[in-house]
Amino acid sequence: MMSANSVLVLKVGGALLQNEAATLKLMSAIKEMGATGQKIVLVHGGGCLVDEQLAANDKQVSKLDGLRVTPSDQIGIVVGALAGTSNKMLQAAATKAGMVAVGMSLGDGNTVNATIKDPRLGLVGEVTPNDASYLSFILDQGWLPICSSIAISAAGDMLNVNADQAATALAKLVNGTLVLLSDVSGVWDANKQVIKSLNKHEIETLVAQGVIEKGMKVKVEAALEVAQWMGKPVLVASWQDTEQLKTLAQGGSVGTQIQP
Ligand SMILES: Nc1ncnc2c1ncn2[C@@H]1O[C@H](COP(=O)(O)OP(=O)(O)O)[C@@H](O)[C@H]1O
Ligand SMILES: CC(=O)N[C@@H](CCC(=O)OP(=O)(O)O)C(=O)O
Repeated sequence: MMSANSVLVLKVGGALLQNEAATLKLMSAIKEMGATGQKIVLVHGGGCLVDEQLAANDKQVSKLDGLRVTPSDQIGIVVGALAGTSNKMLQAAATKAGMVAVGMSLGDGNTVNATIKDPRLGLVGEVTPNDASYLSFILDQGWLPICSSIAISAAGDMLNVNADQAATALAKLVNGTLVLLSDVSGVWDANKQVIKSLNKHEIETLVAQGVIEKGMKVKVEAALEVAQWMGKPVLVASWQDTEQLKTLAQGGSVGTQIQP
């Protein structure tokens, strides 16, 4: 499914960061893909690290429809966990795997436009693609951009963006192929069997039935939006599954295909 010269936008969920072996495996798969000339943008979450840091600071965790409510007294902790610890852990793993990595955030280089999504969510951002110059520069050097989902609004607010939605904006920006890697092998049906392919109607039905919920609902809806925008499928697969990574590295299709 990967078209020639298309940039691969690979998003990994935060649970990866709690698994050193899986992180190293992912980095070697990325290195293998890069060696064939494939340009890759790595986007990451870190929701579990944010949870840990909020708890350590006696802050309450609250989510609305899969998105973290982020009051102003929590944004510093969120930024530290995502743009700091998570981003640098991945940069360190990429460096260890022998790649040149640039740790960045959505807020860098005019890459996206960011606004407050919904006042009920506090400092949560909605982002749209803006300027690909910075990413293109990094990719043209043969380096690996590793992007956290912290954005900055025109008014100068630091904003917490769901990382699947961050990956969506970057995939649109570079007209890339989007792959969302999570801790599950794909989207499950009611019997927890991975569904090979899903279209808009099937997604709406499964969401209405409560079979697709929480973080997966956000993910699948982000994937559908990009699939429709680009007229090509988006993959939801696992970073845990070495076979899936191998197939992916060879340009194959794995997990669940979200159809336009
Ligand atoms: N139908 C479904 N198929 C797969 N996972 C689902 C489904 N519904 C809810 N989930 C949950 O969504 C989680 C993945 O979303 P999330 O935790 O946000 O991932 P990530 O941090 O990788 O972005 C899975 O671990 C699972 O618990
Ligand atoms: C607004 C919002 O929900 N932001 C997310 C950003 C991190 C994220 O999305 O991490 P995963 O990919 O690991 O889930 C959060 O604070 O958890």
